[in-house]
Amino acid sequence: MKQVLLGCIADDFTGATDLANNLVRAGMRVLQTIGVPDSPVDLAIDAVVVSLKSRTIPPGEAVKQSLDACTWLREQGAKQIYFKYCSTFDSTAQGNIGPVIDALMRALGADFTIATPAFPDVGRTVFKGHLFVGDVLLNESGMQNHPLTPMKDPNLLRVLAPQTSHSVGLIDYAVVAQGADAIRARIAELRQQGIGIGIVDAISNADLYRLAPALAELPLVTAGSGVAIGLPANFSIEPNSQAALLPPASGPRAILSGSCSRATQAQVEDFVAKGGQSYRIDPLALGEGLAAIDVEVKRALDWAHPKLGDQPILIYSTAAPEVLQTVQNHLGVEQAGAMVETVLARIAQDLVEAGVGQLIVAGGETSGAVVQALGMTQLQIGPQIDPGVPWCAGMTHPSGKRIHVALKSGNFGQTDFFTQAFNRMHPQ
Ligand SMILES: Nc1ncnc2c1ncn2[C@@H]1O[C@H](COP(=O)(O)OP(=O)(O)OP(=O)(O)O)[C@@H](O)[C@H]1O
Ligand SMILES: O=C(O)[C@@H](O)C(=O)CO
Repeated sequence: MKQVLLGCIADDFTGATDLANNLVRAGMRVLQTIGVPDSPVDLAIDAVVVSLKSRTIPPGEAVKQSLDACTWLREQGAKQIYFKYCSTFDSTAQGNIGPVIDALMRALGADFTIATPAFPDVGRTVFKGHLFVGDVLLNESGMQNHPLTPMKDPNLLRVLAPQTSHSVGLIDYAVVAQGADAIRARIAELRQQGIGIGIVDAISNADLYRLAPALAELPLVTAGSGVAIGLPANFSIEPNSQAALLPPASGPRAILSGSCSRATQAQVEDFVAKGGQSYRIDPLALGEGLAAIDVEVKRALDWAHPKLGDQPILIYSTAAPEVLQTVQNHLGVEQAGAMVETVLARIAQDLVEAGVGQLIVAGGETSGAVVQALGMTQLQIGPQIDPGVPWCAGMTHPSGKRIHVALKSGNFGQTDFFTQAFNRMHPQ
């Protein structure tokens, strides 16, 4: 068995590739698994990121899955556990961030951990315990209208407190700016006061690099993916351009988008406006039941097959908020989401059978549905396309085809992401 240094648990699939990407860029050899593996790691790697789909499931279930992942990671020798959540701290009053942190602290015998979603590369910064998305507070960023985890309070201490049995304190900017020794002293002070979780301010990558050495002794780190940029150095690992190499990509290129986030809407519009070949799925035209799904899958594939060639194709259900609202009023939020995910996942299976070897999927839930339908259990992380989104490679199951995939979080990526991504298969 090979020994893993850092064991990571991510609460969604795109978030897992985001974290893996930052670790790889900092020099770690990283394996991303889909769910908790049932056998030991047999590759020489430094970190494993276990991808869960636990962000919005009932808290008890999220705790169970996270503990299973933690147990497996410790069996692989992990010296430190990293719980990765969203850079917009997506959670409800019940969780799942707080309950998972509490359970992991108990399992690891930890009396203290930090929490910070700061990821300055994508505009997520924390100041005085308040989370900013770009230039605005979290609750003005659009996240206040999120259908599952509406974020209406930018004060992370207030958001986390009702979810956890620990007292929550602040490691504020004035301390972070002074460096690792000052942060260590503040951690000791919080511990002495019986505070179990310290929200950390960070407004730049320099802050995250100052923070990292002070975390070396903690059994558990909880954060967005930003903190990962500094952690590999704690294990004497340095940035290494070989860490992000993938086997060469081949085969036709396709994009499947089920994300309705603002950034994805602009990316779809941009691709279509530039003359990209595209097909729109309209959930209202689907009708009801499995037969309707079959009809739409066939229609989309009849459109797609003759077009598979040199140019990428885009199949999307991405829609503006008012259209989405109409669909959700008509079909119900869960029913609409599940139908669209099923349609896109079935299309993905067929396209890969037809030879597609380079696939972009937009949206966390959508990516989960597609990757599971393709039977992929492990992803190797390659070069970054845009912050938070790397190319990955993995095997489909049972067909055993090696394909390249990019799993894009809804709000990540430049406007021209869909046209540029295929040009970024190689480290820049
Ligand atoms: N036109 C549509 N009508 C109704 N539901 C849709 C439509 N298009 C997509 N959906 C559903 O909306 C949900 C979008 O969630 P998903 O996580 O894939 O994207 P996201 O929220 O933008 O991404 P992320 O979680 O990475 O931020 C999915 O369940 C998808 O099936
Ligand atoms: O942290 C982020 O914003 C992303 O990795 C993510 O988790 C989106 O679902």
